[in-house]
Amino acid sequence: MEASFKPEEARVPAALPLPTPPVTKFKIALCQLSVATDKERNIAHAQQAIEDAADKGAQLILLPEIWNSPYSNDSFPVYAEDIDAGGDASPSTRMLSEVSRSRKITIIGGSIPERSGDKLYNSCCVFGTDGKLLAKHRKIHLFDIDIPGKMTFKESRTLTAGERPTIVDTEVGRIGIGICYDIRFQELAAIYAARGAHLLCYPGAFNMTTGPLHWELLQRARAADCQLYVATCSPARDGGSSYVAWGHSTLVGPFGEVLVTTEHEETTLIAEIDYSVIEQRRTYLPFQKQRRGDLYQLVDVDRLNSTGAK
Ligand SMILES: O=C(O)CCC(=O)C(=O)O
Repeated sequence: MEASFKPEEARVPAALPLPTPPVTKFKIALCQLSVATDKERNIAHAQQAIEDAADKGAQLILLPEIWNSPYSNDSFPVYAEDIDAGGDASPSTRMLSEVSRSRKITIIGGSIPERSGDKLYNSCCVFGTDGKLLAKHRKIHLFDIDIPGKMTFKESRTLTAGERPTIVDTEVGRIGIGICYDIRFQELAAIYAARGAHLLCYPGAFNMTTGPLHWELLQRARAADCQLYVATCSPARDGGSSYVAWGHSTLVGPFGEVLVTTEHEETTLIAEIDYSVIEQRRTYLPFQKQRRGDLYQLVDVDRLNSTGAK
C-alpha cells in the first residue's frame, strides 16, 4: 500500500510516553543454547532450558536466533516450519506455546526459519502466559554482507524480508522485537521507543568478524539512545559449524550499562529488570525532551499505514 504521508500525525513525539507496565521488577532469562543438526533434539533441549529458567523464577525467556536449525542457507528450507498452520506443521512453536502456558511465563521465542506459501522468513514468535501467540516478527533487514576474506553471507539467497516492525504488550511490559541485523538500524529502535517500549529484545547470531567489534557496542548504543532495556540472545558457539556464532548474550540497562553478559559457551543468564530505572534515567538526563523537532524528525511510516498501531 502507498503511504499517504501526513507528517504531523507520524512525527515521533519529543517526550516519549512510557506506559505503566503490569510488573515493575521481574527476572529475564537469556538461554544461550547449543544448536545441533537434529531438530527434535534442539526442541527438547530448548524446552529443558526454558523449564530450568522458569524453575529459577524467570518470568520472561529469550531464545537465540535460529535455535532449531543450523544457521545456513542450505538448512533454512529443510528446517522451516509453517507457523501459521501450527500443530504438527510447527513443532518448535507448539513446544513454546505449551511451555509458556504450563509455566505461565512469557517467551520471546528466538527465531526459526518460517515457511509461508513459497516464501521463507526468519521469524520470532512471542507467546503470552496463556500460551497464545501474541506476535510474530519477521526479520526486516536481511543479513547480506561481504567482507572479502572474512565474512560473506547472503540471507536474501533464501529468505524474504518482513514488512513490519513488531511491538507487543506482554505481562512483563511493552517489548519491541528485532532479529540480529535489525539491531543495526537505529530508526527501528527509535520507533519502538516512541511507541512506549520498555524493553527491546534481539535474538541474534553475530559472527567472529563483526561480533567482537559491534555486538556489545550496538546493544549499548540502542539502550543509551532510547533509555530503555536491551536484551540479546545468541546461540552458543560451535567452532565446527559453517557459521560460527559470537555468543555473548547480554542484558543492557537504560543508561547503556551492561548488567549481565557471558562468553560463548552454552549457558542461561538470569538477571533482574527494574523498569522504574527507565523513568529515573529519563529524569536525570532528559534528552528525550530536548530533541530539536524544528531541525529533524523521525516518521513512523508503519503507524501511518495501519489503523491499530500503538
Ligand atoms: O550485523 C552483523 O554483523 C551480523 C548480523 C547477523 O549475523 C545476522 O543478521 O544474522
